[in-house]
Amino acid sequence: MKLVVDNLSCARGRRRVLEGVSFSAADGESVLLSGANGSGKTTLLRTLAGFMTPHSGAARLEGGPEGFGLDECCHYVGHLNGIKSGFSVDENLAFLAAYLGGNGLEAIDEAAYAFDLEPLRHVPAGFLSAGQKRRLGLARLALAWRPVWLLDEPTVSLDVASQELLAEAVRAHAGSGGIIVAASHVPLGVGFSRTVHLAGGHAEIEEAA
Ligand SMILES: Nc1ncnc2c1ncn2[C@@H]1O[C@H](COP(=O)(O)OP(=O)(O)OP(=O)(O)O)[C@@H](O)[C@H]1O
Repeated sequence: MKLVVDNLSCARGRRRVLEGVSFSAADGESVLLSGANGSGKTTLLRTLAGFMTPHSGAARLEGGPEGFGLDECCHYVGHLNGIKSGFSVDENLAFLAAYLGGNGLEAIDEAAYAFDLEPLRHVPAGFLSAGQKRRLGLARLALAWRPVWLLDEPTVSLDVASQELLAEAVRAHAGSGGIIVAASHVPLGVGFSRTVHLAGGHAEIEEAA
């Protein structure tokens, strides 16, 4: 399996934000996106997730699940947690599991355990703290298998213990052959295979030593 980003150019409004970005990631590899505020990290992640159409170029998953596009093979965790405030934690997990085609009650229990949501399962999501909301947003990672994880500053609002829960999930995903592309100012528990430095719309690739 290989994620291939091939000469991708993206615009926001009328402005070109990314120009000819290319990199790849094979099974078990993780890629760090780095760059100043506004350099295009979110734009790149959202384009890979299929939320935005590139101006030119393409991204694809070679050797992934047959018949599924890259957008269907991704989990995207962005700045918004994508949770429903009026639903309890359990109801959010059930909704997400149904939406993602998750593996039913067992997956919900596993996701609640993996992101330490057990004591909060009957609490309305609107009552959760920022870090608890983030853990609920991240729980989708454990609800249904997706080969590619796209993580945009996933540790925001997380305390040290919660960062370690995320790191465990990331390590397990990479260890089982998953691919991770992340923008993060905090280590995510894995050694990144390469770093994509974004500046002025262009990408410079730095391979891990
Ligand atoms: N909806 C939009 N319309 C027009 N321009 C936008 C829009 N959203 C983002 N931009 C611009 O696109 C550029 C890239 O933004 P993006 O959010 O991808 O950067 P980023 O590297 O993720 O930044 P940060 O580190 O601050 O999260 C920025 O200059 C931003 O102003």
